[in-house]
Amino acid sequence: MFNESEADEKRYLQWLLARLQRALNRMEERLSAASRDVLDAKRYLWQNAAMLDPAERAAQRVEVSSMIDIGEKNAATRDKLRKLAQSPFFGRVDFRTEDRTDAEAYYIGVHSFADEASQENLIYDWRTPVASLFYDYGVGPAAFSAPMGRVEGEVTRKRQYKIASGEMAYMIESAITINDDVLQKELSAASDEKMKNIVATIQQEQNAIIRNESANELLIQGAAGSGKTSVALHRVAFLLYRFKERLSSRHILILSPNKVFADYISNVLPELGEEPILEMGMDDLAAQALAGVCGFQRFHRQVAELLEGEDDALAARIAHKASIAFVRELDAFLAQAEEVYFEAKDVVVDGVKLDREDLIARYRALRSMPVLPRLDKMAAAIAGSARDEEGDKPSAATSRRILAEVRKMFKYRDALSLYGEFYRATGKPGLFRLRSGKTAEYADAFPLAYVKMYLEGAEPYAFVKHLLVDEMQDYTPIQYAVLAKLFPCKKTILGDGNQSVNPYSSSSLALIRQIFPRAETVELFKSYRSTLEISRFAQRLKRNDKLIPIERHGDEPSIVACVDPAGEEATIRGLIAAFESSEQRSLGVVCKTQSQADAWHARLKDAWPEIDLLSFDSERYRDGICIAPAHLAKGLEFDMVVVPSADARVYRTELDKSLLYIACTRAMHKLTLTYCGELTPFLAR
Ligand SMILES: Nc1ncnc2c1ncn2[C@@H]1O[C@H](COP(=O)(O)OP(=O)(O)OP(=O)(O)O)[C@@H](O)[C@H]1O
Repeated sequence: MFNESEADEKRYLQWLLARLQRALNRMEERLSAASRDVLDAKRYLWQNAAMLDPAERAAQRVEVSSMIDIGEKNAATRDKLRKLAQSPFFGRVDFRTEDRTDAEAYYIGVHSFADEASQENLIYDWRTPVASLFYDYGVGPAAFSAPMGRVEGEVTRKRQYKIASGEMAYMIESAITINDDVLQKELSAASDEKMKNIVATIQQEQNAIIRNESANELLIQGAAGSGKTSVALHRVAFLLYRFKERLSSRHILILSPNKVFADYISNVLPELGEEPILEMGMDDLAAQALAGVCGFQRFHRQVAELLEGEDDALAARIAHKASIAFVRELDAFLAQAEEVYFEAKDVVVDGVKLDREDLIARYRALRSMPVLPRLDKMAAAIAGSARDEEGDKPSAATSRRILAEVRKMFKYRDALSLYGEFYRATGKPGLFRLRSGKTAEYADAFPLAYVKMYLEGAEPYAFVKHLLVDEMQDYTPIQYAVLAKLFPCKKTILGDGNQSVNPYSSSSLALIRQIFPRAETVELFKSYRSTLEISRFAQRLKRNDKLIPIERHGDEPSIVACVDPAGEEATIRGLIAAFESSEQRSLGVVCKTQSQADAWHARLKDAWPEIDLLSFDSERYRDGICIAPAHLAKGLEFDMVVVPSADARVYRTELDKSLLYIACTRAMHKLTLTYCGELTPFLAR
């Protein structure tokens, strides 16, 4: 058997490392030769510019730019080789096809590597078809899908390795899919500043999502810490590999909840050897869609208003606009608006007769067009075919006047006034309010964008071939209706109904399924982030009977009763000091609101000036000590979490409960809650 013992494996590792080093040296040489060539070519161009004719200069420039392209590709290969030289592989699967008597060993790594001389594949990229055996099967009958069809056979051996800095830390023989010991080791490590890749321990159910090629829309509902975001990013890496001829990172967009989250996840794809993908927030999208219509309140302001005020009317306005029924009502209104607000008239413009019946016929014939461009097209057609008594076409001024007359025949020329009419016509004028400075409430931003698209037409983001939507529960049906128009591409949509930051407008998987009836849906029940004790504790806040916490143990979360605010501050200072003398790398002080986070920051920053206070304007996530409101901590994780003010005054509504759940589920290893007065009823036994 090939590389039978651990000693054989270690020898093989050294042999492989030597090959990698050789390839790396060659690549470095090639790169420095190429950079010399580029410099020489540029110098030549510069020194001989006067003597070269334009065609020669252009040819020389093309040559330089193609040399640079090749250089960039080689630099990317060098980076991959450098990574492999640290850790060439993490898995091995021996597979015997049905027609063979002996098995072949496949070593699985973050990238593929072939011996330059023999072209023999020594390491297989985790995304290759054969590597799926490693994630999907234990020892026994197995199969994988290859470009030439399904390959049946038997896995005869499986091994997992931890190799760091070229040294094999351990090797585990495992008969099952991914050995729990390896997963445990990965999960008990202290957090990193950025989200890390999970290629060595992808679970079977996660692999199925990553490698799903069939879904046009894939909806992933998963408990807190079930790996949704990690899986979605690995899925992107897989799709980029699988469809490399037609898909590049420039074609993929992620709609992320905020910039801190975008920064936190930004390393995963580069770690997997791919370029970062484009990122955008829903607010950015709304700003683009509403350009020229009106300003609008940002999402985090809506969250703050709901948390800090007791405005039932605001809650009612938000709730009304968060249902499927609202989208249907708006659709029905817009469908009839087309007829109701179009009033064709007989008019004569500078001698050109516009005939009512003819206008109606033209208007209806162009039904597939949005209303405003339709009117413009009608006017252009009328002006184009009109002739005066001398047989001359109308002048430009007359054409403009015809256009103005035709445009007047539709009563509403802008989204804001037509949207206002929607509320008047449906008898609910109180549900739409503009704030001062012509600013729409956040709940109106996407309905307004929808109405604008109805009037003017949508301009889809044609370059996007795959859209990733994280935190799907925070978006309403009307937002999805806008997304469907702007992104007619494949989509991966993920989230957790239990982690809503706005109970008046949160969307469950069932609701989103109604918007994308043909979507494939998957649910993830296993939670990897937190210890069993923390996961169980969080279940007191949001019960999920299907949740399977990972069997990883740690301290029981503690709830510390403090006599007064000064006592609570002293407790938190003690927890921070304990964190500093521990092995842990990140501590999150997660508060309910931004103003509480600001207040704690003000109280602690003298002693710990390096504390990072997260606000909606923050752009970066750093490890160390971080104070954040729960809605910004969503998606992040910390080795230790402290939740201050867990009292009955602060955490009392359903929304507060969601935020407390989010706060607690950010903890990987240790969780402490502090309070004065009466404990929140959500945690009282
Ligand atoms: N197969 C796996 N192997 C190792 N670690 C994993 C695996 N799956 C998930 N994790 C780890 O679990 C943690 C949670 O993952 P992730 O943030 O992707 O989950 P999530 O479902 O998006 O969480 P949330 O919704 O609570 O923000 C991360 O530290 C991630 O690295």
